[in-house]
Amino acid sequence: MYCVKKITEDMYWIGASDRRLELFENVYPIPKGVSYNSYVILDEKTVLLDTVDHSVCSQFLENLEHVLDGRTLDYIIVNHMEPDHCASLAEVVIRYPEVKFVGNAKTFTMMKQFFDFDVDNRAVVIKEGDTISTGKHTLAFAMIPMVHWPEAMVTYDAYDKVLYSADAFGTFGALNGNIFADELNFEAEWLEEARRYLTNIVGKYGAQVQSALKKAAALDIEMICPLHGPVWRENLGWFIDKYQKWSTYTPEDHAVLIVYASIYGNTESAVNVLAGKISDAGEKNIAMYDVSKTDPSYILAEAFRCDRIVFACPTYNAGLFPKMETLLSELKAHNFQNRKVAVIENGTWAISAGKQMKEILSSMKNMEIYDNTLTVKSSLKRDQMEELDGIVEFLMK
Ligand SMILES: Cc1cc2nc3c(=O)[nH]c(=O)nc-3n(C[C@H](O)[C@H](O)[C@H](O)COP(=O)(O)O)c2cc1C
Repeated sequence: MYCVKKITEDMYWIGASDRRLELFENVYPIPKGVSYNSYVILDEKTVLLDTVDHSVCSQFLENLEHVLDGRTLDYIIVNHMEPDHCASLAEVVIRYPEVKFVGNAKTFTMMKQFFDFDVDNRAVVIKEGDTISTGKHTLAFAMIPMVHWPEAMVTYDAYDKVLYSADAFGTFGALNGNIFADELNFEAEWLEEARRYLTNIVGKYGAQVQSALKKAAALDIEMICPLHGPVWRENLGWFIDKYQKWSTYTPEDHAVLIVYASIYGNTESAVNVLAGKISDAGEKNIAMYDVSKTDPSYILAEAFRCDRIVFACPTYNAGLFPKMETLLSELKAHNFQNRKVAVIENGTWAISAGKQMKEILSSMKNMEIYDNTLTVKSSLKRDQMEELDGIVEFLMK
């Protein structure tokens, strides 16, 4: 059965959600699922904006057929060539062979790489600032390279004042009936997943997100239609402000994040004592994660949220405990910067974890690193309380 949502007078959401998939991009856990959004404008010409992942293709095709109601499909605007949005293109071409694709030069290079159907005879190649008219709607295109693929672009509909934003302003999470963000308790129930989506998938490209936001600021936008998650028609500024912070590596919260690895529990015990002391010093916002238990994508998103971080790790075969090493290299790969950090190391015979963590942290931009690494020799001792107090003072000042 078709399952669509009317968004404006002549524009429909025809996407679908996947609640079965374990790992998005085969790497990020998505316990709340994910939606693949696709939109149709019914004007003098009919326009499809992006398609969906293969996993929800049959639902999408049923939706498309229902909304077109016997009309043919004139255009497909391909804002993003990543397969979670374009995998269903071939199925659409089979059903609507006369359709024209609208995209930029890079879109079509990629389309030919992914598909074997005839691209050239269907391609309408546009560039920055070009428009197409579909009747009463005029659609304008702006390139947003590396948000988060080189060919990515957005489409602005001046008639409805809608920005079709590709992966920008997307979030993990299946759509459960409500299509608009203002119908949800977004801050309590969705923000964490929106942050995890943006920081992990696009986080490396802060400068490119900033360029995209500058372009968006020049437009009169009343609605944002992303390719994942709910549609925004209220409180756009609040969500755009989150993007400002994430893309400039500015912490969202005055909060302490404690991330630790521990094999036998002694490093964990030391950070528990530290956390209690941080609390005694008046801190109300403390988050703590065991790198062996929590997927790095969650911890990375928390690192983007918090302004102060403690990393604690045992030495492991003369290196770092592997899951801590993974987390730190993920942070580095995501261009993580601008934080206040302290380091706790542990080891039983040749302790080097602190030096190695600091090497990675000091290669990131604008990190204020506490000089005095706390060295735990197998287990924390009473005479080390002052050293812990030193970390607390550094974090709280
Ligand atoms: C596989 C393995 C390799 C280790 N390699 C080192 C090492 O190279 N140098 C060292 O000082 N300790 C090493 N250790 C010991 C731990 O770092 C040490 O016992 C530490 O106190 C463990 O902290 P935890 O109680 O939080 O797990 C190793 C332990 C394991 C299991």
